[in-house]
Amino acid sequence: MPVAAAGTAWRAGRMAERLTDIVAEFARLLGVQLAPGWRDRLGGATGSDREALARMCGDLGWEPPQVLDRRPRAHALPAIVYSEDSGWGIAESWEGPDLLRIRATGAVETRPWDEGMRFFRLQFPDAMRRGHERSASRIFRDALLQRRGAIATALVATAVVNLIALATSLYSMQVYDRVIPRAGFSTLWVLTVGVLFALLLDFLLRMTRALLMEREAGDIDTEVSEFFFARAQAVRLDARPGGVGTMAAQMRGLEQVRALYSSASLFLLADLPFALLFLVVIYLLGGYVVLVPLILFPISLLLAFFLARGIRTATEAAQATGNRKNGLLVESFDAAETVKANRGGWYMLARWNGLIEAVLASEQPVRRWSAIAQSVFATLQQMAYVAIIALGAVRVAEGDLTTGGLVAVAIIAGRVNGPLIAQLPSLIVQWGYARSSLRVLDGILQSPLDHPAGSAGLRPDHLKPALRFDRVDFAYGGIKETLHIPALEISAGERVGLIGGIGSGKSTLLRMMAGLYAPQRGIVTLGGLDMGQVAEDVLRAHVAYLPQDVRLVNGTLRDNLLMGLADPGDETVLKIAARTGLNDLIAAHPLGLDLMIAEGGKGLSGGQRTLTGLTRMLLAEPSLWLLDEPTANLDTGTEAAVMKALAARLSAESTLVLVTHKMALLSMVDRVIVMAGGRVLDDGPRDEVIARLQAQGAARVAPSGAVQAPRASGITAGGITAGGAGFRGAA
Ligand SMILES: Nc1ncnc2c1ncn2[C@@H]1O[C@H](COP(=O)(O)OP(=O)(O)OP(=O)(O)O)[C@@H](O)[C@H]1O
Repeated sequence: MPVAAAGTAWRAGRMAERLTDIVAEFARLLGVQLAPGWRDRLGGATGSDREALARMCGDLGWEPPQVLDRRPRAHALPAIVYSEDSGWGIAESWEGPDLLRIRATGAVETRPWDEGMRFFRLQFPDAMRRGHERSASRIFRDALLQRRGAIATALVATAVVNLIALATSLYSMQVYDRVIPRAGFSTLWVLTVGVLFALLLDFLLRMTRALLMEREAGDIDTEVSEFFFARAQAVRLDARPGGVGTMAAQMRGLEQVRALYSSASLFLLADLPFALLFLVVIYLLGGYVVLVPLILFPISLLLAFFLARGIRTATEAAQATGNRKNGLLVESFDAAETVKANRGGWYMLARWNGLIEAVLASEQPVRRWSAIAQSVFATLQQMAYVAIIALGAVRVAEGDLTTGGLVAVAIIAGRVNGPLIAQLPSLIVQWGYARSSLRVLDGILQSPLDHPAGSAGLRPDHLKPALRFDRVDFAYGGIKETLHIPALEISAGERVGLIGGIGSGKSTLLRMMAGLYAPQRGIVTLGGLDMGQVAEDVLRAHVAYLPQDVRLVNGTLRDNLLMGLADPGDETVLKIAARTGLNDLIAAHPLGLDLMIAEGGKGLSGGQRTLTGLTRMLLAEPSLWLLDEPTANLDTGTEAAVMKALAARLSAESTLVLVTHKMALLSMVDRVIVMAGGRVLDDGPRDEVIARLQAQGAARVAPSGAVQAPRASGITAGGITAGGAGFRGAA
């Protein structure tokens, strides 16, 4: 980050124009992720005057900016700053008694504090703010109700459209009754021009209504999908449904709900009250002819009700199998390497075909029901037409109705029956799918979160990196006990190695220490506080976890390195990367830190991914470092460099817990915990534990130089030698 000379960069105009950039940078500094496309919601330019920030927050629907003291205290920074002569910027910190470090897009400068400066803090929106609501339909309903104005406009348009329909039917009546018998062409022209004008209005209203609802539906989409995405991300890892693909497919339910509320057939509901008005008009014109639509109308509604009931279970089954099908699709692409290498294509194809058949089988009843309904409704419609003409003919013959009146009645009756009956089946099917999607989305809402929705979480001033497990039990999916830890304490500043055989529970224990899994029984505390209650951002600022298999996400290497961190500037990133060895990758690529990582984190080798994770961890500088086999993918030279960098970055108070199968890494720790079958088998100073393991009699040095703990008595099949794997390394 270039440091500009005072006053050159932070000038009115250049910086002030870019208030949105400053807000984006402020969010980045605080590690807040703003909703994608938030700038688009601003519409026009925000301006650069003193009220611009408040206006921007208002336009975005954010809380108004909080005005800080004229001379904010050190802990209140960073803050957004405004001054009449210099415009907007970010006051990062105090550099001296009267000197501020101010950042604006792309440059940092030091500048003396003055009386005219105003400091603001932003309350960024929390995508989860609706977390207290427990039903998806309520969330959609509320989003719709927030747009009462637009809905009212659409309803008014609907009313006028319906009245225009009435006008066209009366036009026919006038033509038959007055124009044709008297050859009154001047009347015909007047009527025709009038009705054409009405039809033009009808066209404009329908178009406005459709565009208006489409725009509102788009807004609801952005808002509701942001909420559900944030919510799905916050679901605790151990509470997620089995397949990643299935969960992704469940989120697609949002589209089905959206298809319903933005579909044209929804206007049918708005048309329903007008059906009553039309019945009154039919009665006034045709007397008892009204009996036909009057009888048909409830029959149609009754049929619609039975159709809705008939397809309910079928749509649910179709939805569930459809989700599994999409899940398989995601899985087959994600695991393409394994599938190809093992010639698993046929296996996947067989599963795919099976699921397609299941989807077809479950969709068949829905299709059958809606086909039957459509035919029944079409026949009903035609029968109604015939009945109206027949009854109307009797009335005409009796002299109670004119021919024009009969034509008008037939048109108006068609208006009641036609679109309503023709579109009702498809609306019901759409509703069936939307309802089962809502139920699936309800499932996501009811899944436990990392932190209870709506709770702000504890925000202690200081969080000691000391862990305590008290009578902790954990089982994946609540089925088979995976961990049983009656008591375990790790004090601040300790360096602990976690060893044990394959599947002994080391990674599970480490994830629990990271607060990613919550115990089903017992409590895990960090710095004396229940981990589940510490605010997410506070927890993540203190605890860093490096998984066994580091996955990257689509974005640049820089994005991946700085995800969730305040940007310390490229210089610092490169300095830390030089310590882990990641700089070789950065230097070798023409794009450097802007190297693009493909979707699914593809594009880097396993070792490079680990180095990226390690570099990110060093940049984060947490107080609790949790590493799961951090050097498993590294060569010995890089391993030594990484260990050195790690040791140099660990402060005296920070705690390290290291899962490893390698003896070399144990030189970094003072204490060793041996896991077996989900329990702590041994725990104590490193050398003593290793000596005890060896003293158990059968420890042997494998020809490769690997140290293997014995399959000694007391060590179960799930113990440290399970499957022949102990901890090994260049001891
Ligand atoms: N996501 C999961 N769902 C269900 N069971 C799981 C899951 N992850 C792990 N397990 C099971 O929990 C047990 C402990 O697994 P864990 O990954 O903690 O072992 P580990 O000691 O880290 O093994 P390794 O040395 O192979 O990494 C194993 O029996 C494993 O099969």
